[in-house]
Amino acid sequence: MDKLSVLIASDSFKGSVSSLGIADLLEQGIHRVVPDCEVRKFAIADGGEGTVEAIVSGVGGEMREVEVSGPLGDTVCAHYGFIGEDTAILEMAEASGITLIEQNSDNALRASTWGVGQVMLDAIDHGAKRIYIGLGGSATSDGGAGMAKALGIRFLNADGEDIPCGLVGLGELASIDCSQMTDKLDGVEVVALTDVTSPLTGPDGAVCVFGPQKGIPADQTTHFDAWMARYAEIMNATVGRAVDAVPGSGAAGGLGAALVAFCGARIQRGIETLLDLIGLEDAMDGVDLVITGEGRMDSQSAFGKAPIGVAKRAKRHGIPVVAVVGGRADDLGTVYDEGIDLVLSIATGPITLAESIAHADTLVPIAGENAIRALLLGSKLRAEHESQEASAIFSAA
Ligand SMILES: Nc1ncnc2c1ncn2[C@@H]1O[C@H](COP(=O)(O)OP(=O)(O)OP(=O)(O)O)[C@@H](O)[C@H]1O
Ligand SMILES: O=C(O)[C@H](O)CO
Repeated sequence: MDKLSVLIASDSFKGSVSSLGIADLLEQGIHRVVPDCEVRKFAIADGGEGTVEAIVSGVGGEMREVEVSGPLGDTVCAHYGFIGEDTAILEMAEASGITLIEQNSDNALRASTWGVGQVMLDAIDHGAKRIYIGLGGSATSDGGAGMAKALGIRFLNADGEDIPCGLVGLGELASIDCSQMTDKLDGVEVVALTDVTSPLTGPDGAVCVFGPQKGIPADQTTHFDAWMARYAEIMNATVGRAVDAVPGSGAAGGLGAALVAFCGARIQRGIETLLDLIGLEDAMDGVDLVITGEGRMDSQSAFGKAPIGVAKRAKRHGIPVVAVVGGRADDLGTVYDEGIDLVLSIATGPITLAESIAHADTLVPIAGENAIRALLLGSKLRAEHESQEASAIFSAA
């Protein structure tokens, strides 16, 4: 048999192991079973945390860092990348991410995307003519107003005064003044890479669906969604377009909407664009097995999340796909329908989430062993089946 080749492209296990960390651990397990197996490892992400690292490590590029305003106004150091001379890769979570502040209702209402605008300006000052910006994993629900403020746009109350930062300010918004917007964005293409297709407002929108994870009390989401709806109405009227209805406008607390409205951004599915940029499909040439994964897989995973994006591309090449996951729902029918052949949970026995996270270094390699054993088992069964067919043909002749 030719040397086996496995491609690993797993999303991170959020709060536990990074995307490349999972790939390294799976590789250890694979080599315990097949020491000379060729392993091709890729970092992936869906637009949220890890997007810059995945693209810059996959394509080759340079990292930069810049000090900007964090979600609550204190200074944070945001990392972003350049691939080529004029293409910057940003991740909004670097400036305004959920991991940067404590989740409570006060913080959720005050958190602003101002720092995201500052990172964009820094990228332009360093030559960016195209900006890919990953949206997801945000602490914010300001509809991207903070980002727009950093670009010079003014958000005013009925008395013509600037409103406060954060969702809290949108409650008193009366008008938006774009007359002093910087001209630095002229001729700059902005592409927003979203982790969700949510609209800006309503029961499926930024506040109702993602507000509670940021600290907005679940029983107050409808109240604050009405503020976002008001913002949407004024924003639409200002730019002459129904921005709030664009799929993905609700990503990253509504930053998607502001990028479309004020920066002319195109919204694309993060995982699909990332896989195109890193050329994952080309790397699948000659591969016997693709391993993907995520922290927890459920029926929602079928709706365009990272492992499904990987699986769909593997299927175009007829390659079997195993997903290694920290936890899973019982019913994964939709996931199997989308191209994943086998889901392996890393748990080896009754275990709490905390134990699973603490022992990921041991458990993930075991799942790697199991994945490669599943491939070997499949090959063995196929060989036996083929030899039975051959002997049936032989005896019939
Ligand atoms: N080592 C681990 N063992 C078991 N479960 C884990 C482990 N690490 C993470 N998880 C589970 O995965 C969940 C996070 O899911 P996941 O990594 O798929 O991210 P997500 O929040 O769904 O974001 P995304 O939309 O990017 O997939 C955690 O809340 C936890 O339940
Ligand atoms: O940041 C958020 O609000 C979620 O990740 C959806 O984009």
